[in-house]
Order: sequence, then structure tokens, then C-alpha cells
Amino acid sequence: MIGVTGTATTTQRVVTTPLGRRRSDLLTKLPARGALAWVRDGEGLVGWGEVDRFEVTGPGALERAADWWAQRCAATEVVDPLGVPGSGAVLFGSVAFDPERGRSVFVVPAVVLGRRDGQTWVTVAGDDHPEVTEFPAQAADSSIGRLSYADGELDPVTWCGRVGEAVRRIAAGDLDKVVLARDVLVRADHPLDPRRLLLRLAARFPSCWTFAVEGLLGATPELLLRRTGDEVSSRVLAGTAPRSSDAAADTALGAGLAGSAKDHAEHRYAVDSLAAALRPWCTDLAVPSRPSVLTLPNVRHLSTDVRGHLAPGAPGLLELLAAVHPTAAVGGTPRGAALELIREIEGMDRDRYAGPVGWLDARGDGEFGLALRCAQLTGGAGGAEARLFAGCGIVGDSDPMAELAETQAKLAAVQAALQD
Ligand SMILES: C=C(O[C@@H]1C=C(C(=O)O)C=C[C@H]1O)C(=O)O
Repeated sequence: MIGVTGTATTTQRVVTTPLGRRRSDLLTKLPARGALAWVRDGEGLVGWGEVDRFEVTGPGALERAADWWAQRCAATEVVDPLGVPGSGAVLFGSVAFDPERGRSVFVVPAVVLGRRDGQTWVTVAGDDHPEVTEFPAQAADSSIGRLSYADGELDPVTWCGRVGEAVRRIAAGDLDKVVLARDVLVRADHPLDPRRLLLRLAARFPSCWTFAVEGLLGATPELLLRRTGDEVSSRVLAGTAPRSSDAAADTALGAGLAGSAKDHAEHRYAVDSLAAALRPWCTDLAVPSRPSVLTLPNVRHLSTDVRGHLAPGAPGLLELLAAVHPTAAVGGTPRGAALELIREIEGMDRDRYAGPVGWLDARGDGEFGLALRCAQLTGGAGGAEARLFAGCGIVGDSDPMAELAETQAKLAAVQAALQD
């Protein structure tokens, strides 16, 4: 199926105004509806309002989105005295895990508030733009009341059975690694205000990228691809250990991850898949031979930062995403066999979970993470329901109960932010 919806491109004006070095929390400026965000450690972009959108499903979805954005930028008059990544015309995007089958959404906000290297700016899009330089902080609702949880598509016991099946397929030589995920449903007494969730996630996970696009909100530790001029970089994660509130036990868990042959194997598949897909477009690509350990409040991951330079004539960021996604951090190895097994046994529609999420500007600079540690707010605007997701890499010696515990530790990131 090929599906495309988008409004007709009309000539637009986009004006960026520098706001100096004022420090205020970007996320507190968001209105409750239509929140768009990509924020890390107080810097990044937030947006709201909508001057245009592009939704796409089917073969070549990301290439079609790239064409649409190129046409739109060509028809846009940009006033941008800053000229830094994220200033001028900006597009937020949330791509389906499977862009051929799922719906990917791209939104051009009416207002973008940005900060980079301490410099703040506002960008206003549209022909009829007001002079906006002051932003009142918006109030986030304080209580959501009681939360009740329900199983998503599979209950935990059935899901563990599917992990066991994946281990058998790996033992039979069908594939080396597959990432299996599950979903959990949550209902609150009162509407879930996205700003409340975003603020809490950003406060607890400052080293993660706190994101929001089209009701999908989260704080991801994994950067799929950043492009700044001809530089590309990625933070690949795979291999996870829980945390412990007991200091000695926690140190032992970290050391266990650093020395775990199983986790290193799981990690290597993910790094190799990213590097193999990116290398053809690069003049150089630096891939560390050993991962480091990334410590988050709820889990630790093996982590590798990959950096390179794009060759002249390399495609744009959206086309590069199409080439690298899904890496074995969220798909598996070999990719085709893993995706087939996911479709066969995972039992749920990932929708935009584990898909690329982020932003792109008119120069082609941008950042896309993987939509992990996230909630899809459902039930319409002001809704009180959400779907949470978590997955883990399965290899030959994976233990289903340990994998279930890993999903619980990952889900805890959003659960803690939801709780009163
Ligand atoms: C799939 C998820 O996370 C991915 C899987 C990991 C693993 O298997 O160890 C680690 C980080 C992510 O690449 C998730 O958080 O839902």
C-alpha cells in the first residue's frame, strides 16, 4: 500500500529571531496540545502549532518525505540570522518501525523555540506571523490520579513463551539475534498532560533525548543518526543490565555487563549493522572496537559512539535513515530473517515505537533517535490512556525470565514519570 497525505505546498515565510542567552526550560513553554520536542540536557528544540504535515506509508516512504521536504523548503523564504543546526525552517518527524506498513508522520510547527550552545532563538513559520519574543511558561496539570495497568497484546507468560521460541529458532540456525518487544496499557483517572511526562522524563534522564511527536513521548538513550554538515554520528546501544539500590550489588551488576560475552555479542550485531549500512556513504567512519558502559537511573547499556564524514553526493538524512533502519538494536541479524520472525511471533503492531524520531532543518542537518522508553498517548486529545513499549535483544543464550525483567526495568522509565 502507498499512502500519502500532506497539504499543498504554498509559499511560506519562516523567520528566526535570536533571543540571546536567556536560560529557561524549553519544555515548560509547550502548550498541552500538539507538543513537539527534542531536548537533551536543557538544549534542543520544542515546537507547537502546525503549518503543514506529511503522512506517508509504503515503499520508499522516507525518500518521499525527503522529496516533500525539499519541495517545501524550495518554496519557503527563510530569514535566519543564526544559521545553526535547528534554526530556520524545521521539520519534526516520527517514523514507523516498518515504514512500508506503518504510518510515518512529519509536522512543520508554527513556532519553534530552540537552544544550542547557550544561544536561544524562536522561529515562526507561516505567512501571517506575529512578532513573538516572549514565552509564558505553560502550566502542566499536577495530578493524573490513580493509574491502572493492563496487558497489551500478549500477557507476560505468553511473551516469555515467544522469547523461548526465538531462542529455539536461533539454536536451529535460522538467525543470530532478534529483538522482541511487548506493550503494556495504562489508564489514568485524569487526562495525561504530555508536558508533565516530558518534564519528569527530562529531569530524570538529562543525558537522554526527551522527545514528543504526534502523541509519542519518551526519553531515548539511543541516537540513530545525527547529521551536522558532512559529519554523521550515532550512539548504538545493545546489551542491558538492571540497576540495584544496593551500592555493592549495583557495582557488581555494572561489572557483570562490562564482562558479559552474551551482551557483547548482542552489542556487536547492532554496531556492525549500523556501520555496514552507513559506511558506503562515508569517506571515513570511526567505530570503536569495544563499547563503554552507559549508566542510566533504571538500567545500564553497552554503548558505542560511531562518527564519520559523508562523501560528496551522499543522500540526505531521511534517505540515510532509510538505509540504516532498523539496525540490529531494534531488529536483528540477519535483518530480513529477524523482521520476518518479529512479524510472526511478536504479536503486536509496533506502530512508531522503535522507529526513528527527531528533527531535520532546511540545510539538511538534524538528529533522529530511536523511539524507545516511550508512551503513545491514545484516546484522543486530553485522553487518559497510553500504550507503553519495551523490547530486548534475544540471542542463543537468552533466558526468557531475564528478558521479561529487562522489559520491566525499561518500562519503569516511563512508569515512574507517570506516577503521582
Ligand atoms: C528495544 C529497546 O532497547 C534496545 C535494546 C537493548 C538491549 O536489547 O539490550 C538496549 C537498548 C536498545 O537498543 C527498548 O528499550 O524497548
